Amino acid sequence: MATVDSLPSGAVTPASERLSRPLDSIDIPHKQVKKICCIGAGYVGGPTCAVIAYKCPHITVTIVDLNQARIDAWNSDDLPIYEPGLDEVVKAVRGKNLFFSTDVDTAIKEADLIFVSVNTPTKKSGVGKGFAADLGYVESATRHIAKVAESDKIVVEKSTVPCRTAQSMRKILDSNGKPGARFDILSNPEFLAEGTAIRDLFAPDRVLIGSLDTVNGRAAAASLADVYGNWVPRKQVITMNLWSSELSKLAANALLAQRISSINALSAICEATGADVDEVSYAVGLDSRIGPKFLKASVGFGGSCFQKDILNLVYLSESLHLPDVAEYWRQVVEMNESQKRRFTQHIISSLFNTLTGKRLAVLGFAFKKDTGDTRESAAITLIKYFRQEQAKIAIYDPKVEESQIWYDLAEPGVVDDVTALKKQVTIASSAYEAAEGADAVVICTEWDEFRDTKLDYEKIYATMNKPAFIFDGRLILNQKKLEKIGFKVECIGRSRLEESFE
Ligand SMILES: NC(=O)c1ccc[n+]([C@@H]2O[C@H](COP(=O)([O-])OP(=O)(O)OC[C@H]3O[C@@H](n4cnc5c(N)ncnc54)[C@H](O)[C@@H]3O)[C@@H](O)[C@H]2O)c1
Ligand SMILES: O=c1ccn([C@@H]2O[C@H](COP(=O)(O)OP(=O)(O)O[C@H]3O[C@H](CO)[C@@H](O)[C@H](O)[C@H]3O)[C@@H](O)[C@H]2O)c(=O)[nH]1
Repeated sequence: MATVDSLPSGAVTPASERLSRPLDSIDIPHKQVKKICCIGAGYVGGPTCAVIAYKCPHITVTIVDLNQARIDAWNSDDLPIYEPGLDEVVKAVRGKNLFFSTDVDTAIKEADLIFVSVNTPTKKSGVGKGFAADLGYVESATRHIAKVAESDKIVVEKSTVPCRTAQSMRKILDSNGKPGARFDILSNPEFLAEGTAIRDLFAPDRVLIGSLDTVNGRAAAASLADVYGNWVPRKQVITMNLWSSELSKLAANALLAQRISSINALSAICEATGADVDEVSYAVGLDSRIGPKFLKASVGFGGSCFQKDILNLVYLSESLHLPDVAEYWRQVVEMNESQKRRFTQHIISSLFNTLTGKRLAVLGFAFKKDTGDTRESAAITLIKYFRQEQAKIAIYDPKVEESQIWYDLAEPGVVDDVTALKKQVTIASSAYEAAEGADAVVICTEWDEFRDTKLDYEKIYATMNKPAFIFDGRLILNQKKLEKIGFKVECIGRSRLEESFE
């Protein structure tokens, strides 16, 4: 009789054994990296290479950027990005083996290994507009390397790029490089999430290195694997072919975003039926095949990556004449937009079908907690909708700069839009100030300080118009506790239907 142990399980062969490139393929003679240059001092280049410098005191790391203000900020006490733990890492090694500079030429010339960590935004015009990645910055950084490099370099794609970008980089380097300088290209996508970047970089789930399966390609991969080997266990450094590595990055983001859109789609069903989306997430997440992460319903995912990378995948699928595949992934983004519209509609109907002249306190402007980054933040879209309904909006976010909020809300190219904006929108210096005289509080970002254990909601209630509404777009509040104070509380994925049968 078959015992449980003898029954076939889902995963037959360990993943590492199924890889076409065994892990020991990087155990071949290779160069030790002594100097690293990182082109692009942004959200990825800055933290990633600061951590490399911190973990590898024997390697000199220079992070370069064309943006003088950004480099000045990296060299100051007020770093250009907010990320828990980043200050400590940078201050421990800056000036020792970590340098920030605008002297791109010297950093390229001196480095053995160069990370290309520049932005790859969605194209705003031309072929593929609104979908394809704009590879202009990658190309310009690659041409810069070709122009100034005088010796062999390992060039590493750190930016998120469409599949086969390494091939274009190779062509540019080979046709423009100086004689005697050989280039090996690697793909090494970054999986850090903002707000937890330092934690993610200190203990990554995996490090992916894609290379050509040639002696030089494998040797270059081994050199980079050694860098990570200073703190990442060897079995978590995965090597594979270049194209798999490039596509894995887009695939990971698409699958993560798909989970959020799936739970958000279910949140709409919950609201209509009396089911509670947090309970549903918990129940399904206990299935070990599904797992509990990335199942938090919300007002919609934001951030610079998810939408951009899925649209990139949509474009790639269309270019490969796979319209059904393109449509499948497009729906993940469409569901995200629909969630924001649905949330707004719910606010309008709860506030007696008009927002005209009403004051809404928007708590949170960043796309998630623990970051000052606002790129594709759901708050931006919601505020746009509230403005169309003629509401007055007071915004409070603990980390986003005021100038960034005006920048994000102003219509690009519309002269004096900020003046019009300022008639409708104010920026508050605390949640209490934002809520004063408001008809509703709208939670857009899940900052811990907005929780009912941190904010004094009785004080907030006392200063608001009645009935005082709270719309929890992040499911961070204790609904019953706030209802006891007197609030009308509306949460994503939770209906006001009675629990009992009728
Ligand atoms: N932000 C994230 O959390 C994250 C995570 C993983 C991957 N990524 C990917 O990493 C890449 C970089 O993202 P980011 O958020 O750091 O972007 P970013 O806009 O914050 O930083 C990019 C930097 O590159 C600089 N730059 C552009 N062209 C240059 C050139 N030719 N020479 C020197 N500097 C140049 C820009 O001035 C800018 O400071 C993107 O492809 C992104 O998709 C981002
Ligand atoms: O259950 C969840 C999890 C996240 N979010 C939202 O999804 C967005 C993205 O969050 P997160 O993925 O944590 O942050 P990012 O910094 O955008 O990181 C993603 O994008 C990066 C850039 O490519 C990748 O490197 C990371 O692995 C990937 O998680 C944010 O608006 C979150 O509030 C939810 O709504 N529900």
